[in-house]
Order: sequence, then structure tokens, then C-alpha cells
Amino acid sequence: MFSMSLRAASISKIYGAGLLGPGKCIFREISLEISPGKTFGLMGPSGEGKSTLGRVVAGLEKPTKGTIYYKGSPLTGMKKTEYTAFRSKVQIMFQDPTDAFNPGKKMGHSVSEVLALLRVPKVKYAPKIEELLIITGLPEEVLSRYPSQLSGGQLQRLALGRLLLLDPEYIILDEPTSALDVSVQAQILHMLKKVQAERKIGYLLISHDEAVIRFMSDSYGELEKGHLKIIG
Ligand SMILES: Nc1ncnc2c1ncn2[C@@H]1O[C@H](COP(=O)(O)OP(=O)(O)OP(=O)(O)O)[C@@H](O)[C@H]1O
Repeated sequence: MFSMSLRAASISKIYGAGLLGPGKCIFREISLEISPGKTFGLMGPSGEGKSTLGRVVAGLEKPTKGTIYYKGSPLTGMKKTEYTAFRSKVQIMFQDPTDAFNPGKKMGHSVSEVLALLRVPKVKYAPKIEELLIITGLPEEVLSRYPSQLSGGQLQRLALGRLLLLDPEYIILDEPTSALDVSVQAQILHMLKKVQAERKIGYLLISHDEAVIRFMSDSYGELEKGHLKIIG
């Protein structure tokens, strides 16, 4: 059957294996599946390898063993064009939104940059930007500000809005609200849920906060001592 999911099959990650020794095993034989419109929550203590697992699922790092499948095709066997499509459809959103933007450029520039990258004709910039402002619930004036002139919550909204211009099918959310105040955290989580319901995006949500994981996830597990224990 044709699969639409993003799936990790028995993946392991070992850093530094070679002539000098067996290396450091971060996680072993992990399998998980993210389906369109659903959230898989990944929790676990600091340093257990959650971000590493997220990067491997997103194709930014190769697993030492095992395979990532995107819509049924293994990443390793993909042609260059297929892999390029995978890389644009599977995105990562990071914890600190200040890292997502060039501090020396106004937000409007950072948004237009993505549109240029996507080869959107200039006449279509205005409707795309308007759509982004509606999704993020931000006023147009934010576009004429520098990142340092916006709050963490506004920046994270814009980071998500800009990422949505790429029309992703899956987003790895790596502690997306950990750097924010509790009240702002809730706003971002609700925005993520709304966007998911509208666009059927699959999320891999990484968080050390069980309440966040429970609120957001359809199923979830904990990474501990290199193994994934499915909890709910
Ligand atoms: N490129 C690398 N080379 C060697 N070790 C690495 C590399 N990247 C990460 N690690 C190690 O892998 C382990 C897991 O790191 P990772 O950032 O994935 O954990 P985490 O669970 O996301 O932690 P946190 O919640 O603190 O962000 C850490 O011990 C880290 O030092």
C-alpha cells in the first residue's frame, strides 16, 4: 500500500566510531512513524538524543544503521530530485527563534528572501505576505522591524509563518516553545494545532515538558538510555 508517512525504521546513531573505538551510541534501533495531520511527541531528559533523532528524521544527518522512509521511499535510494523534494517538504523549527533570522535584516526582507528562493513572481509577494500575516496574527508593521525589536513569541510566530511558505508536509518541532513565557507558549501551541488542522501537516514534537507533549500529541514516547519507550 502507498504510504504517506515519514517513518524511521530501526535507526541507530553512533558518533565517532572508527579505528579508535566503538564510538558513542546516542540511540539504538528506534522505529517511529509520523502521519499527515498527526503529531508524534518525543520527550526525554536533556542530552538523551532527542534533537539528534529529530535531525536524522529530517535527513540532516544520516543514521548509522536503519533507514528513513519518506512516503514509502528510503532516503538512501532517492534520486537527487526526489531528495530535494523531501528536503523542502520536511522542515525543522528550532527552540530559539532569534537564530532563525538575520539580525541585520528587517523581517520583511527575511520573508521575501524565502519567496525569492521559491521563485515566486514578485507580483505574488503581496498576497503571500498577507496570508502569512493572517496565519501568524501579526500586524504588517512587524515586517519593518529588526529581529531585536520583536518579542520571542512574535519571532517564533514569524519563524513558523515563514516556514509555512515552503508548504511543508512534515515539521520537526524541536522544543518550539521552551524559550518562551508560559502564556506565549500556549499561543504558539494553539497556532501549531490550528495550522496542522488546516494543512494536515505531520509533526514530530520534541519537548522535555510532558504537559506540552500530552496536549499536542496523538501518540508519544520517551527517549531514555538510547531506547524509545512508547507511552501513549
Ligand atoms: N555531532 C556530534 N558529535 C558527537 N556527539 C554529539 C554530536 N551531536 C550531539 N552529540 C551528543 O549526543 C548527545 C545527545 O544530544 P542531543 O542534543 O540530541 O540531546 P537532547 O536530548 O536533544 O538534549 P537537550 O534536551 O538538552 O537539547 C549529547 O551527549 C551530545 O553531546
